[in-house]
Amino acid sequence: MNVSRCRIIAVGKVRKGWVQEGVELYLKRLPGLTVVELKDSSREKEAEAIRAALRSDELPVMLMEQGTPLASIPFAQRLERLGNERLAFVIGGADGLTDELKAAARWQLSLSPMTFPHELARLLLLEQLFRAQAILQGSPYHRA
Ligand SMILES: C[S@@+](CC[C@H](N)C(=O)[O-])C[C@H]1O[C@@H](n2cnc3c(N)ncnc32)[C@H](O)[C@@H]1O
Repeated sequence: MNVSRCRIIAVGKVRKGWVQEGVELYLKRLPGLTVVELKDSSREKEAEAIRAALRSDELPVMLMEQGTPLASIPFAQRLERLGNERLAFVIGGADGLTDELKAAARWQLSLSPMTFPHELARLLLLEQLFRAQAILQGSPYHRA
């Protein structure tokens, strides 16, 4: 797993200080990971901006509560299997992703069947990416 080949494309700013603190902590722990923040607007305009931000050489991973949940170890193993593939993890705004974007994704990832605010979804994803890296490196951060 190479985090410098991963990007997070997220709609909306992180406004809550206590979430921002966590986001910054995990970004420091994941050097090379890029976050692209898109302006929030209508869901359709956000979808256009997401499509424009996605690169043709990256696999989009749509974050959605109705997606497939994975425990941390299988998540890490899936990232490892994807090897050098470029990944773009996409987090919707307050109104979520359009059905078209959700349906077009080859990987629909759920963090839980519960719905989180987009800011928390970003923090949870960052923590799981850091945990995945720790699992693959055999670091004691992950205690099953
Ligand atoms: C407030 S949620 C939007 C909820 C909206 N009802 C929907 O159907 O997408 C904002 C964004 O956070 C992400 N998100 C929230 N909860 C999630 C979960 N349990 N698993 C994965 N992503 C989640 C999704 O990308 C979602 O578009």
